[in-house]
Amino acid sequence: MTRNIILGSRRSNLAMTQTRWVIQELEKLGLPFTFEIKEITTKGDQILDVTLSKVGGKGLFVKEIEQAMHNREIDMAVHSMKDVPSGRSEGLVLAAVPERVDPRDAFISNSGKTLMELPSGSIVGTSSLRRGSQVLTKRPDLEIQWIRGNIDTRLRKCREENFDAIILAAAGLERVGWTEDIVTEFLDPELCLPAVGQGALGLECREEDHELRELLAHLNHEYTARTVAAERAFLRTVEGGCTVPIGAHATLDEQNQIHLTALVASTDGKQVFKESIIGEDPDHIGTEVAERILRQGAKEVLDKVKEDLENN
Ligand SMILES: NCc1[nH]cc(CCC(=O)O)c1CC(=O)O
Repeated sequence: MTRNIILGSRRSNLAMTQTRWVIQELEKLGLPFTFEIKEITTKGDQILDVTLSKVGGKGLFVKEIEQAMHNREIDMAVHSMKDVPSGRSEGLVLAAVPERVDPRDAFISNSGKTLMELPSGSIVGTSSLRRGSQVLTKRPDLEIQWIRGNIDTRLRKCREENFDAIILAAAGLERVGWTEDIVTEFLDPELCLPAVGQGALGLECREEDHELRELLAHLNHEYTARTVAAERAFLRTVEGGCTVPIGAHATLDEQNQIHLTALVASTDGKQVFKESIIGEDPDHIGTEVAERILRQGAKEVLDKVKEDLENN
């Protein structure tokens, strides 16, 4: 018996490309499954004209898709890990985290100048508080302007509107096949710490669907799963969501030790709380680094950002 698996996907080029990639990898296994994509429109796709963090709530891109899984309209979904809230959804599981691609942010300027070379007063477009904050820490003389839309739209706006540069996730560009042509500079994590889970995918399905979980487990990448788990434990503990400047990045060394660096900052980039930690257990080090950062004074900054968002 061949089972047909229905994957829910947002309509964007990136979401469809990621979903098709997963289907391709699953087909390579040569097991008795067929695959079908069902398009789903999410709130994050409909609201294009305001700062993402303002329309807010967690998991703007994920909620409708999870509902469709509960309703059995679809069997599974391919998420960008960085869009998946750090608290888990009842009845659903992240069955696999495939190998991460480039986690860095990509800086694209019209003049070809790097972030540190841009003339004073230049306008940098981003929809991310995390990117804006970290740019301002290094270059308080630049101006951040909000830019929204999917990758294609943002690239077009950068050329046609009043932006000197924009910052996008390298992973998104890589997946749609454009990285080489357009990136001015890949921002080192030292300069701009990526979002939690950036560059990684998460394959989600119903908890009770053991057959599908077993299939998806073939695509799990242990290195990625462990490092992303540490980043997400940090995020869960600071209760960040996507509404505050928060970043984290983890790697594994040869001894299988996780190296995690995490950051909380103020929106203007003037206050930065950053810590690194090394350890074995992802949950433990993620929680520990979060507690250290909160003790440093990040708690006040987080509360302030949340308060500002509510008043605006
Ligand atoms: N917030 C939107 C989003 N979610 C995932 C990616 C692509 C990169 C990834 O998989 O981490 C992007 C675009 C971007 O941030 O430029």
